[in-house]
Order: sequence, then structure tokens, then C-alpha cells
Amino acid sequence: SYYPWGYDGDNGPDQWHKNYPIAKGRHQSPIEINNKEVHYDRSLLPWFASYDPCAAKTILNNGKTCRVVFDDSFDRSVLRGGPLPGVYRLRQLHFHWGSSDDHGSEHVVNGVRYAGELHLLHWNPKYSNYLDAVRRTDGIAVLAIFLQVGKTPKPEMKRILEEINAIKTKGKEVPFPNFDPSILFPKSHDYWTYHGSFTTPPCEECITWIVLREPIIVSSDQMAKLRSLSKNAENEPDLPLVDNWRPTQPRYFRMVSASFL
Ligand SMILES: NS(=O)(=O)c1ccc(C(=O)N2CCCN(Cc3ccccc3)CC2)cc1
Ligand SMILES: [Zn+2]
Repeated sequence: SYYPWGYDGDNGPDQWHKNYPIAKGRHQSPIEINNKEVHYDRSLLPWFASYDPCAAKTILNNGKTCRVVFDDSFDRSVLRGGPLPGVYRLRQLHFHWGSSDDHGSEHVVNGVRYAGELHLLHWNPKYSNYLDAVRRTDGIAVLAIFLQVGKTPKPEMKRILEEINAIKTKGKEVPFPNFDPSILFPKSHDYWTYHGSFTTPPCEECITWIVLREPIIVSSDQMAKLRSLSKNAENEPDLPLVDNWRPTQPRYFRMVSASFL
């Protein structure tokens, strides 16, 4: 049964555990990444994404985020290498952002909150489908990229933000053809990796997180564009879709490994 969870007040992150008990688990995400506690692992391989631009299908507003959906009916757009045992299929990408430029990311690095965070979600095709993969500890891999506000924004973000006007309200979905999300990647592939969970309910602990050290630069106007999305449908009052990030969770006995010294 579906419970209306959210990010504020009585259905916010501190309440999620009431309907989704895993939210109080020992492998929750996001977490604080602090240099002092990170372990450089020289056996970590570089990661590679080989995405087919024609796999991109639609872009939508589900009232919680802006999401781009890809065809994952075969190994068409895949992520491999890094900490992963094999290829993982790209299924969707989405964003988390704040109500102002000084916060909005989910992971926090040495106390630094970024304006936002881009997540590219992939699932392990050794399982029969996505629903099966979310029940496995090695079922999902999310590549996380921080959004930092700066003067020289990455032009590649434009394509996504140009579509925002078409998906202003919850439930809107429009075609989004011919898009290769690897154009959004920063120069460096340096990353941290750890085992964690979905950062929204049901908070399953099935994710190998790959968090890139280098943020991509976006403009303040581009962040404002994301904030112009509404949480509600078009026939409801316009509630700005902002602060759709979960606070950091306890790391407990988890190791965060770094691919770089
Ligand atoms: N921020 S993130 O951790 O990258 C993230 C990624 C994906 C979602 C997401 O779309 N959902 C909605 C449905 C799918 N469930 C899994 C599921 C649970 C029960 C039955 C089937 C699938 C995950 C949450 C949320 C958060
Ligand atoms: Zn996310």
C-alpha cells in the first residue's frame, strides 16, 4: 500500500521509517563523505559508461523530481568497471536540489553541501528485472554527480532544462529522444564508492553508490529552472518542487573507498 511520503513536516525523512522500516537500517543513503574516514583502494578499477543516445525515451515530473527514462529492455546503455562485478543497465536519471544555491545535494563531502545532485540509476541484468534487482544487495548501481553553481555552466545541461517548461506540473511527461547522458560527466572519473540504499522510500539497501569527486558546473539560473517545477498537478495549487533531498544517514560500520589518492 502506498503512503504519501515527502520531504517536509509530518511526512518528511524522519517519519519515513513508520511506513518503511528499512529507512532505519544500517546501510542507508546518503552519507557524509569525510577524507579522514575514506580508504584509498588501489585495486578499484576505472568505471566506463557506454550509453546509446537512442535509448532515451521521455522526461517527466513525478512530483518528487525531474526524471529522464531510458529503454532498459536489453544491454543497450550500460555502466561497467569501477566496483561493479559486471555491466549494469541504465534505467533512469533524476535530480535532487535545494530551495537556494547553498544546499540541495544528498551526499555531503567534508561538510560541503552542493546545490544539487544528479543520479544515474542502473540495474544488474543478472536478475530477471528491475523489481527483482531492488531486492538484492548487488542489484543497483547509482552514479552520483554533484551540481555546483558557477559562472561557466556546462552547456550540456541546457537540453534537459529546456524541457522543464513542458513538464512543469506533476504527471507531465514528454518525449526526450536522442540524449546521451555521458555528455554531463565531469572531466575526472575519480570516485568514492560504498554500499547503501535508495534515498527515498522504500529505502531498499541494494545500491552500490559511485559518487564522483568532481562536480559539474551549472548556473544559478539553471538551478532556478529546476526550482520552477511544481510538486502538484496542473489543476492543483502551484507548490514549488524544491528541497527534495534526504539528510545524511549514519555510516555505522561501512567503509567508503576512494579510487584516488
Ligand atoms: N535517489 S535514488 O536513491 O537514486 C532513487 C532512485 C530511484 C527511486 C525510485 O524511482 N523509486 C520509486 C520506485 C522504485 N523503487 C524500488 C521499488 C520498490 C518497491 C517495488 C518496486 C520497486 C525505488 C524508489 C528513488 C530514489
Ligand atoms: Zn536520487
